[in-house]
Amino acid sequence: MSASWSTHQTVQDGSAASAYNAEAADSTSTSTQQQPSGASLSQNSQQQAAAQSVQQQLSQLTPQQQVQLLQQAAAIQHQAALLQAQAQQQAAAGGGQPAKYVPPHLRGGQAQQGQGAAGYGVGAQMGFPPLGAYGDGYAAGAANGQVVPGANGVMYYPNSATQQYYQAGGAQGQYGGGQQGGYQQQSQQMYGRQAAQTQQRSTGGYGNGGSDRWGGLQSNSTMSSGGAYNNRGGGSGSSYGTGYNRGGGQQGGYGNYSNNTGYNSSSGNTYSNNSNRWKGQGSQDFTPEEWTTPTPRDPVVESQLFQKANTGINFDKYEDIEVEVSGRDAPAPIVSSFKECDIHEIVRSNIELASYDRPTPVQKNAIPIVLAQRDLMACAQTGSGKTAAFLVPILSQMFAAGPPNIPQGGYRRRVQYPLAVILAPTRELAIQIHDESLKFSYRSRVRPCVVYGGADIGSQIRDLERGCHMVVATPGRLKDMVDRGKVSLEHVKYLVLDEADRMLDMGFEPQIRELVEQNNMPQPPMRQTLMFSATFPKDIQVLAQDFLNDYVFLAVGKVGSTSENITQQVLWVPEEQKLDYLLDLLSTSLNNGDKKGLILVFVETKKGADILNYNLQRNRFNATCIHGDRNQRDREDALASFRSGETPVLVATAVAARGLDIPNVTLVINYDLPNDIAEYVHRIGRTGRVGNLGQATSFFNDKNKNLAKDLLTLLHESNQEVPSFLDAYAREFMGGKSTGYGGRPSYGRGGSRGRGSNFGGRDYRQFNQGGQSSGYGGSAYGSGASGAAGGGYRGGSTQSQSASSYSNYRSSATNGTPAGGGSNDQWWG
Ligand SMILES: Nc1ncnc2c1ncn2[C@@H]1O[C@H](COP(=O)(O)OP(=O)(O)OP(=O)(O)O)[C@@H](O)[C@H]1O
Repeated sequence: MSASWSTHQTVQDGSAASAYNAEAADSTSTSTQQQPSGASLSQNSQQQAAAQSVQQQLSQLTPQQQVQLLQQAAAIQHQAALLQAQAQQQAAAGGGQPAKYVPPHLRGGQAQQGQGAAGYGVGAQMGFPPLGAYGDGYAAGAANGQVVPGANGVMYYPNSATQQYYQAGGAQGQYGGGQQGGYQQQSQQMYGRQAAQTQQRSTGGYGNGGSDRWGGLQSNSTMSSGGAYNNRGGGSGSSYGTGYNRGGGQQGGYGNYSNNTGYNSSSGNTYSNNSNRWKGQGSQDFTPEEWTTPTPRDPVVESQLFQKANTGINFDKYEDIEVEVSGRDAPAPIVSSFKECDIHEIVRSNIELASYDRPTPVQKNAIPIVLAQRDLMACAQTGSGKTAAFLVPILSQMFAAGPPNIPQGGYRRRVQYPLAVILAPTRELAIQIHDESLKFSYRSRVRPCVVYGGADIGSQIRDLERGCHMVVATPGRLKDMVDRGKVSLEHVKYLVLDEADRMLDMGFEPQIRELVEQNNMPQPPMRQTLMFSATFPKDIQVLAQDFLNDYVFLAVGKVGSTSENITQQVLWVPEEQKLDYLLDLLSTSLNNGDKKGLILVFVETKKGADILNYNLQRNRFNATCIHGDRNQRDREDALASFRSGETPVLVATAVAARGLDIPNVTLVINYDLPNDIAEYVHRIGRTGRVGNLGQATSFFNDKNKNLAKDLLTLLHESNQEVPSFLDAYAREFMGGKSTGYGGRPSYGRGGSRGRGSNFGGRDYRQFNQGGQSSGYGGSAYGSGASGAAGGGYRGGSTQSQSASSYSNYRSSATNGTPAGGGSNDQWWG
């Protein structure tokens, strides 16, 4: 409790910002911020006197006048906050103390969504105030907040010295939260009362935040409520989670004062299921009944979490995609509806809220497999719903199983024991998966967290400490959390590698191995391991064996293939003419009547991205860029402005190639083609998602000839036009042998699926064991078996796998026959 008090005093004497910074820099330093100096006390009494005088003047106004005045004050306050934010940014840019980057979901509000709503906390102090997005209730606390005793939770007054406006809230609360109260009459009483409650409960009053360091820090992640100083803590934290089950106020805050739905709602993505934290830090604080029963609905949170599904005209065509399943006793798929399988009611209602009318093929097949507690290697085309294919069954099982029995107490209370770990190769993808997990865990006690590099680790730790049952992470940052003793992997039941082939390639494999094999993570069969990607090279499949146990292999469509919803075009463009071509292409595409969409331009290098971005801007294109040398804040800003359409052109390196789900990307341009065909597949997969149509245009020249053969095969595979130069390059690459495609211009859409048997079976185990045909034998697809590219990987297909060992089935209409001999060591497996 003393920490709380000292925090407030620090704020009072006008040093909130520095105090905050100190806290942000070192999570153990708050207690050193001690009682106010004599000077600050006298300052304080002067200010209080001033406040009283203002209060008297206010009380002489009519309620209407008061409201008007308060609205004006709020507007000025808002402006002041923005100015302060800009100043902070400039200071950071000017080489001063760099502002810490705090992930959006851990800031005081969900500003990027434009819903900062009431109570945006001092997120600004975190050094990254998203401009223009503060909600109405932005508390002046961002500044050196002097807070005065509040009358009715509705008082602001200007501090001429700082040009900041402060507010009081709370009838009794010296530090009333009440920013909202500030000018929303409707809510002022509510918040005011909260403040009062707080005041009574914890000496620190307001913010509770401070009453316990831990409690105080919540705020960031939840919602600021609190007003003024909060972000650091304060009220916010409190406010928010308070919502449901905060138990005893032990962590500071509002204690049992619930019904703060107003607050809760304002939190954007970090919303209510956080509330479980308030009951205590561990899952065991819930009874099984509490854990499995949906918490109350919150319309505002719902509106923030769930948007209308973005399915396109070809969504129904997913039904025609061939599906291959192999592995012992693979569970049967869902036929048509999510209702067919045993999904927990909390998840089921969230699926409805997400307007997922019916499952996609990967969901139909993967969900029963995961529910049957089998390990899984799943390969399905980009944009076909793989994320929900693992989140839905994992969360469903977590809800059904009830709270885990994890011993906690003493130091262990601060260690988190997630039941599910989801690893992703990029920060932005981790963020996106976390957002999805919030959707499907809405109205539950399960609390997903996300940790990733490039962001302030202190705020991530504090967020974790609020409770974490599922962690979405990039491997390096998770390892860091484990090494710091913040996360233990001892109780992990579900391990997901999203973009698994990337996670297991040379870049990440050592880290993954370390996390999975050297950190007490349960080993199979105690742990269920799931791997998802659109591409699965054979060597990666082999490597994956180390992590999987008796797994089912699922391939929806052809492993590593692209969706036919994406029209692919390969143009021969000499290096020096690329920019001109691009400018033409962009002009045409961006002026394409009402078909305006977002355009993603991929380049190979970070420097190349900066240069191209600069060139586009010079040519008056509204562009931005994302790559690994930009700081995390800039990366996320770039992505946000692209998503919103503010900058409809995004120049990107591979960092944006995988997983990102951005509606309305209508064109992907490979300004520089990648060296690896899998990378190509993922890049172009940013368009043509969930049944929508998309276009991918690639500039090809001499530099790309190593890609020619794989690209040619892929284009044939996806029934795309094949330019004749590509066949020539492919032949050259193959030492003059025929490619098997003969430079034919096209296979025509919807026509025969002619392709070389290069795309024979997929599950490498069958290849190795000469297993039974899975139905993907090359000859099923027409031509090419005789071509040089021929040779399905299912070499010795004559030996059948015993039926009991492999229950292969295909849901496609096409029956394959085993491919001819030959090995396939290609990326598609
Ligand atoms: N059953 C469904 N009905 C409607 N929309 C869905 C369904 N399942 C998923 N979606 C939506 O489809 C989009 C793509 O899903 P997701 O990002 O999971 O694809 P993915 O297969 O993981 O793609 P990638 O390979 O690029 O990572 C998301 O916007 C998601 O909300």
